[in-house]
Amino acid sequence: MIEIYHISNNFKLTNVNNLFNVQLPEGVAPFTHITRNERSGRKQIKKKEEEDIAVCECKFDPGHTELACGERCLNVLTNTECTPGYCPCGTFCKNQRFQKCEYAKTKLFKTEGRGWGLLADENIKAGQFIIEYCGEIISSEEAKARSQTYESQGLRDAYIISLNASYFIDATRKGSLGRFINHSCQPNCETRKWTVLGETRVGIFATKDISIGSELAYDYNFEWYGGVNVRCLCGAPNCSIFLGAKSQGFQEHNHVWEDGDDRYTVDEFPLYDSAEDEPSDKLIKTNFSSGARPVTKIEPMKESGQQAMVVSGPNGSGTGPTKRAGRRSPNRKQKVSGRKPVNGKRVAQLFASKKVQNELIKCEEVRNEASMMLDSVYDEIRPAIEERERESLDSLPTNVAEKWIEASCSKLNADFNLYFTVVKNVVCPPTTTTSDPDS
Ligand SMILES: C[S@@+](CC[C@H](N)C(=O)[O-])C[C@H]1O[C@@H](n2cnc3c(N)ncnc32)[C@H](O)[C@@H]1O
Repeated sequence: MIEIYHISNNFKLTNVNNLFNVQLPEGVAPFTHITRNERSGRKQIKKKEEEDIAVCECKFDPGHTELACGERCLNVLTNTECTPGYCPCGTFCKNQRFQKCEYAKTKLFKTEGRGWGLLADENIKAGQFIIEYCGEIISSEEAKARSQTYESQGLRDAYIISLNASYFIDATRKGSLGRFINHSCQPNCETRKWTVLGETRVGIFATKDISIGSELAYDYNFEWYGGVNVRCLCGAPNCSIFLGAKSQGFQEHNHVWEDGDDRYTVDEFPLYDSAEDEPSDKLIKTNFSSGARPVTKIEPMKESGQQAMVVSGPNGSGTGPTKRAGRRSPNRKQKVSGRKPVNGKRVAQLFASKKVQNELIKCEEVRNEASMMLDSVYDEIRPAIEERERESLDSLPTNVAEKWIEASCSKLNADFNLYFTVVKNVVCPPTTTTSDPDS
């Protein structure tokens, strides 16, 4: 059940010098409300040269002002806002939503167990821009330092998101109401990066029609590099249990602890190696060093080339102090694929034909070589991967990625050849002739 705070004047927003004066419900931790990112310790972005300004090719039709810079506008198609003074549609241009703070009507409310959240205070259409995620733009070093500070201050909610490989947006002390949107495994919004007057900004957009009164939520898509997990309380049937459960780092551990805080308490989870496995009665007591934390990223999204945002903060996710934090168990049972690899030599024995046996043994050898090659490439690129994780870089260097792809493809190819040879010889066994010495 959610309790909605009714505020006098229905959570009034007044626009003063392009800054909204936000009246917050009682109990919300104070922060400075901003509607434009602020840069601390970072050079101001140079004003765009005239020739760099993206001017769309929209033909303004005074009879149809509502069509000015609509979905077919070249700038809209490339997630770029039109620049005032340069757009052919002039003041009718509809593609300046970040600049003009054309936010949907929203309202803060108190959730059960997830702190504050944001509600739609009007019906919102699929694709509609809801709000910008504003905050202070900081470097990754600053983000790390701040998240440690917030952790030591015992802040439980995380508001730092990654903007790109080098910069983060910290909405902890300064931010827009976008900072109150919670995570859901069944979201109705998503984050998208837009270029606004030459700068990258992050907006939250509806992915479906949202009716008035519904909570707004997007998938944080945490990149989890260790640290304390926060139990996800989104309540979706497909809930991945923890914020960040989708990330690779998360898969390696299962427990979170924080005395007296339901979000950091998780029932003991038995671990299974595969669907057929017996439930393990050994529950892994995994602890984490308080220094380890997930790193946040904005990742490219599937179809739209949009970005998915992930949030980090104290202990990676706005968790409280890690009183019972410890170390990751090296002996834990890893979740592995339920399918066992085919043992080529053993399968070869099942065939009467010597020729088939040789063929399978050859395939097995090629596969073993490909496996060894993949392992050695992994050892080689491991430092680069670890550095990427540490520095929260968006991508691996191309030469490293190419090596890895090549070795992976060779391994897949070798696997395929082995399986194919088995199937081929089962379906079409070779015809045996007495003159064939290999049969
Ligand atoms: C960006 S803040 C969202 C606003 C926050 N609820 C507040 O009160 O300020 C992110 C934090 O909210 C909490 N949170 C968000 N979604 C959650 C969820 N599905 N389950 C549990 N906690 C959640 C976590 O503490 C997370 O670090």
